[in-house]
Amino acid sequence: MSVQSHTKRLTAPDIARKKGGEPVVALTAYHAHTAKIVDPFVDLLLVGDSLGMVMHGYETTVPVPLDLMIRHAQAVVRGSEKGLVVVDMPFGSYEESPQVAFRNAARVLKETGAGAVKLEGGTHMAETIQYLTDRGIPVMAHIGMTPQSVNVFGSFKAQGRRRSEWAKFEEDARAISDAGAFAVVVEALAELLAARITRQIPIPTIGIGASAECDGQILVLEDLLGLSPRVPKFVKEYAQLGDAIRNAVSAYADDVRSRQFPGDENTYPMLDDEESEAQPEPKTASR
Ligand SMILES: Nc1nc(=O)c2c([nH]1)NC[C@@H]1CN(c3ccc(C(=O)N[C@@H](CCC(=O)O)C(=O)O)cc3)CN21
Ligand SMILES: CC(C)C(=O)C(=O)O
Ligand SMILES: [Mg+2]
Repeated sequence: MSVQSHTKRLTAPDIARKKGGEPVVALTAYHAHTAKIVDPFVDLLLVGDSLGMVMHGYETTVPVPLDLMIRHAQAVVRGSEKGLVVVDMPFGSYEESPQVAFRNAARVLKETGAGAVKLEGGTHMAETIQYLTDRGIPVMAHIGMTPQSVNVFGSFKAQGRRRSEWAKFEEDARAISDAGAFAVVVEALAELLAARITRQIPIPTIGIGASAECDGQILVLEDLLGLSPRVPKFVKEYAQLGDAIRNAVSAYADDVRSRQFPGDENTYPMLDDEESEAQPEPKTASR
């Protein structure tokens, strides 16, 4: 257990300063109650667009609307006090132009109180990252396997496992770093490539399926809790909450059916002075 002491919320520059130091600990959070539980242990809470898949049953992150991200981000900000809250810009909300990206990212910061946004893409998003950063919006980049491009990639699969693919990802890392991103998520990249990128850029690399060579790690909370029906190879399940929920709900259903629940301890009796007069109607009484 390592609860971090704190006085105020971490900022994007606080995260940037952790480059090369003790690893940055990050997790996704989609709600107030989980944010509150997670917050003491992490540096950064990501309101990821994976919430579309995890919470809302979409097959990919592509359909997620900006308004849904904002609703969840408001809850996470209310539930947390120490971690930097970063919000994923969903597919379609930033790619068109730096101006559209600014308008939507400004909405996110104004309406949620989050401290930064994250967007997917390398060289082709550098201009937008610079535009937002210059205008007061801290940007976390996201390179490697970028789930919003699943329709281009064809599936969610690891990248950079052949040396011939390295140059493209190294250019992406350099471009987003030069453009002013304060950190970068590096997703599903071969270990050797993640290590090279981490050495080559001056901002923290936050890995997901990108080895222990990164400056920090992030996972989807529900995945590490054992709540996701299928998890990628890079997930370690630290609990089996899916099993715990099944057991609890099954016991509840049995208790209701056998009238074991609610018991006397869950029931309101009449007040003492009324007890003697209290005559319940028989269960079969007709009206
Ligand atoms: N719950 C959850 N956890 C995640 O980590 C996550 C999401 N959702 N949604 C957005 C993206 C999608 N992610 C994924 C999803 C699946 C694989 C996966 O299973 N990959 C396999 C097979 C890929 C293939 O079809 O070839 C692999 O071995 O890489 C990886 C990353 C990571 N992100
Ligand atoms: C997995 C993380 C990096 C993410 O982008 C998400 O949860 O949407
Ligand atoms: Mg995402």
